[in-house]
Amino acid sequence: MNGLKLHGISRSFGDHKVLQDVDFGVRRGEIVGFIGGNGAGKTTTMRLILGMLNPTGGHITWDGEPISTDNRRSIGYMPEERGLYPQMSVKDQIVHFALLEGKTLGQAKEKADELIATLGLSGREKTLIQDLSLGNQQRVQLAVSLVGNPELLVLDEPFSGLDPLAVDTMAGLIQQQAAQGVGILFSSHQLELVERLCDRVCVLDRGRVMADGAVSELQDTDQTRWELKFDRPAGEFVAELSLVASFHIEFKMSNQSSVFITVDGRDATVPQDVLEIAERFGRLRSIEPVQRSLGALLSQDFISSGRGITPDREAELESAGQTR
Ligand SMILES: Nc1ncnc2c1ncn2[C@@H]1O[C@H](COP(=O)(O)OP(=O)(O)OP(=O)(O)O)[C@@H](O)[C@H]1O
Repeated sequence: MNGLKLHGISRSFGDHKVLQDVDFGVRRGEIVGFIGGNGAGKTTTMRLILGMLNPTGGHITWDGEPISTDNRRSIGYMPEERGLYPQMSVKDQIVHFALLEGKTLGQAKEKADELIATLGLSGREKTLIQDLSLGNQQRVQLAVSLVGNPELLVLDEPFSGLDPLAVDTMAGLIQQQAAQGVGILFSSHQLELVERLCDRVCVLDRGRVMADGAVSELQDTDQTRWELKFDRPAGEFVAELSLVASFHIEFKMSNQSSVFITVDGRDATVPQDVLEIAERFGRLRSIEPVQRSLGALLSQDFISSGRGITPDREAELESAGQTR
């Protein structure tokens, strides 16, 4: 496989097994989303990729060969704990990191000018980092990770704290890099963003890869999900339905008037008894199949493996717009 590949990576700190048998890869030009709860091991994985930590087990390859120090020089990294100097100007900051990459002063200045233009920071060359908005600070942070013309970008929560406009800008910059053949691995807790941007997603759950694949592959399940929308709160409908529902029907209530029902089978229809109750309940506005969002899929996986994202949590995800 071209690009980066982790093979059975494990890492412990003392007795604490933080990563266990982690396998996944990032090809050139591919955007891979790295998701998982707090403490799942995302940052640790990134540090292992960068060579800042050594694995307890397993190995990492680059274009099929064991990863070398030279290969690692072609990885741009945006750490979670941002590493900018508040009292340095934008241009000096980028020049500083370009010098650390081994460029001459002339080359470093040239690179800084190029990145300032590419990342939309023109006019802010002399602004101090501490005087920039968070969105612009993140742009500088991205610029810094790009000074070495990386073949792979490893970005630890590049979207955290950004407003929607800044998120769009950062997303555009990441897509631009991928279009130029740079592989991207980024972690995020914003699932709808991961879904929108990524070619592939790797889901880490307490140090193990729970899912890895294209979003469409993860969505390709043997179940059909329906949304029944009513003109009024559907609490009574859910209560009545729960009396007749057979085990393979699952319902989630969100925003009071929508009920989601999951039925086994790819081309399944809404069961007749559900329709009868809906008719009796009245004011059914629509019945539509819905594609599962990443958020719903993950909560589903958690439910089916008995690890307890509750229907309440699902409702939270739904109302936060993480399901369609
Ligand atoms: N140097 C260390 N020594 C001991 N434990 C560590 C060390 N680094 C990380 N850990 C532990 O490893 C686990 C995974 O941490 P990590 O930062 O990789 O998770 P994460 O998925 O990035 O979490 P978050 O989403 O909160 O950033 C945590 O329990 C953390 O306390």
